[in-house]
Amino acid sequence: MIKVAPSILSADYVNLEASIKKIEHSADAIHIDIMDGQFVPSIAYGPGWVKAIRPITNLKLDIHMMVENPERFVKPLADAGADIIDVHKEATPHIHRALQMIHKAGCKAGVVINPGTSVESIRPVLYLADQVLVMTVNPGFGGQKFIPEMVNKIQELSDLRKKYGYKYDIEIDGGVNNHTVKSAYKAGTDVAVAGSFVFDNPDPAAQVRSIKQATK
Ligand SMILES: O=C(CO)[C@H](O)[C@H](O)COP(=O)(O)O
Repeated sequence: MIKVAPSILSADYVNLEASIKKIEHSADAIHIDIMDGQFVPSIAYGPGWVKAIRPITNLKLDIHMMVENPERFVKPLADAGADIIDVHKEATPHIHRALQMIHKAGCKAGVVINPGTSVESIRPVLYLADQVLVMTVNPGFGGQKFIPEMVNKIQELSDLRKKYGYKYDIEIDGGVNNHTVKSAYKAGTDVAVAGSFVFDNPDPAAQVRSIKQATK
């Protein structure tokens, strides 16, 4: 069964703790999007939020940095209590060093690729990655439509993992619901991030369970 990491980009910001409590017993991690208004047009969250969220839940905190020069935030995020830090291949010319920095800071390291970026381009760093996040929408906003063509990349990553014995989890993010998750899961996805499908519903926990149920 797939693991689910609800994205709090779609949660109730004024009652964030209540939103998190609603999914605490059905989810496997919390996905926190950090946006700088440069790498993507929106602005969201930051290390201060991660620090505030850390003591209110035992769930792992999976931090998706959508920022230019992500190296700047590795240490602040690790100090704030991040478990996994994901950096975009497109956001730095030094993706290898960024992943090394994350490990040095004591966190698991994720590499992220946009829909327009190939798996081939991250081949040299796959041996370092604890997670590969395949964007199934263009990053920056919740509520977009899943791009089915991205399933080929999941399959490619899954094949490479088998062939070379890599240890990374494959995560998807964008447009995930209890239908779109099916083909992605079959191709090898381990973790599904879902924002609007989970939180734009009066029963977020049931929404998380329905994603899991769809992959049983
Ligand atoms: O990184 C993201 C957008 O860039 C998100 O995690 C976003 O919250 C996904 O939302 P949805 O599930 O509604 O597509």
